[in-house]
Amino acid sequence: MSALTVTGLVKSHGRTPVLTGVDLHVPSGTTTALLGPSGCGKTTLLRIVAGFDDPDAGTVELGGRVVAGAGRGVPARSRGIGFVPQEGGLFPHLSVAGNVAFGLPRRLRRDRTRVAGLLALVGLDAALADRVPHQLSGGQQQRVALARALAPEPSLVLLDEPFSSLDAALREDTRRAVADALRATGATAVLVTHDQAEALSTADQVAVVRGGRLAQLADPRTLYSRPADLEVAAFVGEAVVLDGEAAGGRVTSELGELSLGRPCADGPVRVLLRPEQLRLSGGPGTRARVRGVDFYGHDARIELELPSGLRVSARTEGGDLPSEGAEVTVVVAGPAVPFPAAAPTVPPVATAPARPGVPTAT
Ligand SMILES: Nc1ncnc2c1ncn2[C@@H]1O[C@H](COP(=O)(O)OP(=O)(O)OP(=O)(O)O)[C@@H](O)[C@H]1O
Repeated sequence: MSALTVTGLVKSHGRTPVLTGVDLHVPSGTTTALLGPSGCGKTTLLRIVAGFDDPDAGTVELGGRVVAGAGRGVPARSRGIGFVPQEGGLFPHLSVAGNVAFGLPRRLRRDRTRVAGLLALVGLDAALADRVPHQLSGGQQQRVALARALAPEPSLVLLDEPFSSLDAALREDTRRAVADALRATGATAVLVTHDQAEALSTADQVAVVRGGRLAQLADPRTLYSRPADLEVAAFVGEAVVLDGEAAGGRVTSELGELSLGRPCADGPVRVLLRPEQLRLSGGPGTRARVRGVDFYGHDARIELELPSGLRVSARTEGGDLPSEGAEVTVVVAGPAVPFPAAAPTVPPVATAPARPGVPTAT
């Protein structure tokens, strides 16, 4: 497996600039998620790396070799890249074994053990080997597509929204099987997604694409707890943003005096908290009115109105929930992350159901 390095990549479609200078390094044997809203250029970037499209400027290096840009253009078929498209793209007339074997060198195509090994790698029973794709679930088809992509031991695997056509239950199982298989083979992989939870739970690092370039490239925990700006913060999880006054490493805000997760100059600031940091307490704290309760089973999201009228979210276990209209008190656990007082406000919150252990996207 090889490292991927993209430098200064620029691409327009017609007169519309799509990529305006992307720099990205994917270390060998790791998975990077490209995360961004629809139309931000994720697929365009993936297609240039794959060799299906040429950049207008910049370079793509695979294992230290320039494969695109700087006057070089190694054809897609010679790049040694495995590709898993949105809906598998399996050959409908070939069996599962036939599809997987298609990825193997010709002399190994009749090797049933090799095919069985690849099916096991993606968590599929060898008994499925003789079925044709339409006899498989969507999740099984995606696993076969990955087995086929991994068969020739590619230098890089590209996955373009591979779980987007799956329903929630299949999606989580398939996501985990794919992540395990990529890890087990030491694959270098790039996964395109617009699902924040999927990016955070699958990848070693997440590249947030915005305005044709990377807004931030970081490991999932850093991205969530120390986003580069409030827009990234709101994109990778629900954000509670408060104005405050910093002094001596603490900030005074509507939710009381908070500790700060990183140093900042004294004076006006805007701080970020996550909803799971807001705890409803029966005791002292900031008074708030419950304006909504979304119950998800494993947890719940409580919409609170603070005395100033500001609405914020708290995320709490689904057990003992307050009712709408109730008055509660709120305390904050853990530090707030400071941003400049003039930092743009976060776009309106749209909630999605949380997944266990994974922050909810807004
Ligand atoms: N062949 C093309 N010709 C003209 N415009 C294109 C072409 N392909 C993509 N675009 C435009 O380029 C922009 C980026 O598209 P791209 O498919 O890379 O985005 P994306 O982030 O992958 O979106 P999605 O998440 O919806 O798949 C979009 O505005 C799209 O309409």
